[in-house]
Amino acid sequence: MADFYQNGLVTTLHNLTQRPLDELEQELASFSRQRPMSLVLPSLYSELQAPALDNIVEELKGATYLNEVVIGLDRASKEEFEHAKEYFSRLPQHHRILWNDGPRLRALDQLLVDKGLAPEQPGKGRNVWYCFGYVLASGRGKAVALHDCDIVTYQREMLARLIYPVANPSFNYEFCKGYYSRWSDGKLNGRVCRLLVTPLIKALKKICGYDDYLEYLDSFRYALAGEFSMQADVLRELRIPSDWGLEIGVLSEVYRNYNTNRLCQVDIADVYDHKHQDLSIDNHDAGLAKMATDIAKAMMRKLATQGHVFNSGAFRSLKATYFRSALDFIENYYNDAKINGLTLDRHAEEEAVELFAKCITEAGEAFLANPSATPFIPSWNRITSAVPDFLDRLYDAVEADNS
Ligand SMILES: O=C(O)[C@H](O)COP(=O)(O)O
Repeated sequence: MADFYQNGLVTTLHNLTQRPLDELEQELASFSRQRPMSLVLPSLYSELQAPALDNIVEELKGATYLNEVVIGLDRASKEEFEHAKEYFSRLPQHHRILWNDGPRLRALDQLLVDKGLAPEQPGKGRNVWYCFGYVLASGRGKAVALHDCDIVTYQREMLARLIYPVANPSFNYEFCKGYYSRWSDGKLNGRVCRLLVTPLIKALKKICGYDDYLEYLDSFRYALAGEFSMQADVLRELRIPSDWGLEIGVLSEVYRNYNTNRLCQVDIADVYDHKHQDLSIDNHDAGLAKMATDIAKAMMRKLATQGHVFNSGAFRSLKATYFRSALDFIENYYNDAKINGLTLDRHAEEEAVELFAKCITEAGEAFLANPSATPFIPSWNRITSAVPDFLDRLYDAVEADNS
């Protein structure tokens, strides 16, 4: 059973009573008149082959309160896009697929490339960004949720709980982050969140002293959750990082744009599991090593904009402080796993911490070499200022592809 502790700068909405789904969905259906809802699903074509997405689509068939489902499809050929249209046709809601590699959307991307405004890297950030553009263009959703397509434990209650805080017209939240405990098959998961993000925030607090932004980040129970929801207007101002700093970057952006009493987090699931990536110990440009480096860079860049000064000495002590803190956390996680009858491989955990410590050093070196480098894709407000009819053109291109 969940506690009701409010432990940070943002409100936490717990799951105290395991309220029946049909009750929640009835409420959502009544909210939808004032706050029509859109769901964004960033997907790789390869995910259509996996059972996780098949289950997600089956579950979503029951989420009839949704006004729109927007699927961002990456790495798909023409035949694969045609297959995707058939695959998603079982959704009863109005839905559209963004064929990101198709000629129409590529031509639009080229227009932005020519103006120096296009996302610089392929990947989830770029995919999500174009989907957000489409949501703004279609105007079908006032409340928008987003979740990953590799969740193997998906139940549509997750979506209902995730979108509720921004769909309820009597709440005043602009943005809501999902949280859950990540464990499966008898073991604790969530290696980057547990072993990099939490101890790194603690270490940064020691190095930087009191900082409101670090307090804010520390308030989130699962800062790396790919599940969040927001008012559609938030999408206009949001700058999305195109690298693995996406989740932390979005948290930083809403912190910059809103007072913390307009932000919240919600318990969306008792159990959560997804596709796991390798640590990638030997190649730091891939897997969790790349994720860890991008996240550390995202935090450093944000703190620099808050006036904190980093030099190589500061990074050396950050690494040492992080390392000590992360080792202490392994002990905590081990005990937590034990009392819950789960296992925790201490060797694998320490190996991850050693790798993440190296990633912090590499992130620091990259930051010092180019402090002003930023992976942010421009906001949609900037795009529409540079190309006023861009959203209309995006809308028309997606309609033509889906017709
Ligand atoms: O959330 C995380 O920490 C990363 O996505 C890695 O998750 P995993 O350890 O469950 O694979």
